Amino acid sequence: MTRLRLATVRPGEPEIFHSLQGEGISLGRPSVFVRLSGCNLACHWCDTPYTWFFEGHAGPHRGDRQYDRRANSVTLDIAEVAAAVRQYECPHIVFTGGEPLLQQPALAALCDLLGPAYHIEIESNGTVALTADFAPHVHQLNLSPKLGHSGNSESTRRKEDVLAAYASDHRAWFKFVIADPADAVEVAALSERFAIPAERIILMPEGTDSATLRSRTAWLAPLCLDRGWRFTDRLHIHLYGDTRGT
Ligand SMILES: Nc1nc2[nH]cc(C(=O)O)c2c(=O)[nH]1
Ligand code: SF4
Ligand SMILES: [Mg+2]
Repeated sequence: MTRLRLATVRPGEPEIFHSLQGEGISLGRPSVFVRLSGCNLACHWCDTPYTWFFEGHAGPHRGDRQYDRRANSVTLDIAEVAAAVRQYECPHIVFTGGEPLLQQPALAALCDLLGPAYHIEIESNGTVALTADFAPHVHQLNLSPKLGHSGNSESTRRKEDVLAAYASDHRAWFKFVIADPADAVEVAALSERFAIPAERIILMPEGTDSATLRSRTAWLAPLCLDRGWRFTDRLHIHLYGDTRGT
């Protein structure tokens, strides 16, 4: 039995859902999302704190509420996950979290079970290297390396070797969460240090409501145009708000 720890939409109900990819290079693509529980970072603005900010966790997180682990995570056998994924008859899968690459052995086994017909996309914070078992299953990596404003120490959010390897991986896109125009200075330094092509850099406004996204887009869009970077909105927030399972 190989098992995966998943986030929940409601207690006991795994967060596996069908939606349009709301962010990044595949924005608008119908996909099945599988949200895994657990993260190795603690971003104070994280929009999915229920995947890691459990009782007893030191945080920090901007919300003061910690989450009950039993109500907000569920462990399933990969056969159950595969059945839930298959019901949507959709060939694109997005593994997200949390940090999904913390559970690569089970993800590799799940992909073996699902077979080769699926396009596999990963949302990751870019601190965890792909393992030899899982790497061949992955078609696209949406990496979101965290900047200073995330509140994580530099040593936890920046793994030099890992990021360097991803920088030369043709499957990798670099999606930076931006809250302030000054964050772009850090992006420029990273792109230079790791030789990330401008074409692979995507800036996304931080925000979990349409009004915040729109007001940040007003200065972020021209900034992207000026630097030669891509811009991405957060489509699912405009469509559904900050809601689990969407
Ligand atoms: N529709 C939709 N698109 C997404 N792209 C990345 C997501 C994430 O939470 O990682 C996400 C999500 O939660 N929903
Ligand atoms: S890396 Fe992602 S899931 Fe983890 S705390 Fe930061 S924003 Fe949340
Ligand atoms: Mg999200």
